[in-house]
Amino acid sequence: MGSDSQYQIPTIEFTMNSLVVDRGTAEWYHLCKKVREACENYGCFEIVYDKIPPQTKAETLSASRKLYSLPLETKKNNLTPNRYQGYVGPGVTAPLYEGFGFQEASNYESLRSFTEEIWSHDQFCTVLSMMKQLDELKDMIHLMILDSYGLEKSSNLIMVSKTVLRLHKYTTRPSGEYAMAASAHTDKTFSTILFDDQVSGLEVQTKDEQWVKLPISPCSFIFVVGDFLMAWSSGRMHSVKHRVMMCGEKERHSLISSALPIEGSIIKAQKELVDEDYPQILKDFDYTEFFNFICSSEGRAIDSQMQVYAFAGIGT
Ligand SMILES: O=C(O)CCC(=O)C(=O)O
Ligand SMILES: [Fe+2]
Repeated sequence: MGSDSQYQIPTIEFTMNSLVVDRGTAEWYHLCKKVREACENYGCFEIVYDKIPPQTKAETLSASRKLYSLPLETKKNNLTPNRYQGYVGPGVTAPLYEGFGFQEASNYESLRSFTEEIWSHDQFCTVLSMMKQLDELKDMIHLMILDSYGLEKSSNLIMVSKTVLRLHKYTTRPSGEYAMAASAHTDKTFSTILFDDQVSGLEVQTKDEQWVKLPISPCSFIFVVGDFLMAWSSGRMHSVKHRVMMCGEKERHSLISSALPIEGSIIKAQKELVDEDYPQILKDFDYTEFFNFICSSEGRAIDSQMQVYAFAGIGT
């Protein structure tokens, strides 16, 4: 359990006012370096970002609570076979978890039609504004990653992503005991930005395999490196394993904004990032085929962090 209270992931403050003005300045490159080091050494970092006030986060999660307060039958009307779309109810493997997903969240129309009858106009606008701002933040961090490797001109692969928004709710066991609510995994994304309602639950695994709690302050967001950024960077960036553990009485709400490859994308290491220290560890692979693999019974039997190596590892 989260035992190492000394462990701290890096905290990075984004104070610049405008990306257009600031890109290329000394301050920009200083931040790029911090972002790169955090992604390589920890696989995640805390973002302090004053453009999105705590109040907007609280209002977004309040809209989320409204979705969950609907009767189960109504929520179930939004069940879809698609992993990232619609409602996911508590199941045998994850009894404490419920989720709502909005595919192609960057195509805001899908969100509107989905929530039209549930949210007021103001609530819809709050969530929409949150999504847009998190998209901007993600674009900025992805640019920083490119710039940190000196790839400003040569590569824009990680820009080609779609955003999936998920609203999560975790309950606790009636006994209040410490229990798994989301099993340990690495994200099948380029990257993820998330925040919660300050009910703790998120834990990350350190490189020496200790689980540590990751409290998220009202002013912060967490950036998490996914498997595809790890593959893109030829293993330089660390796709960190994480999980959600609940205890006590309070339920927890979180918002997850994930940058996923578009259908048919080929995930490959940038040739500029492959060298003696970071030789090619994965074959180029088709995102959709990988996705099908992790959903298959063969793929599901493999530890989440190892799935990408089992599918595309060189020499496996
Ligand atoms: O809800 C959270 O805090 C984390 C969820 C998560 O890791 C995920 O959806 O990939
Ligand atoms: Fe995750």
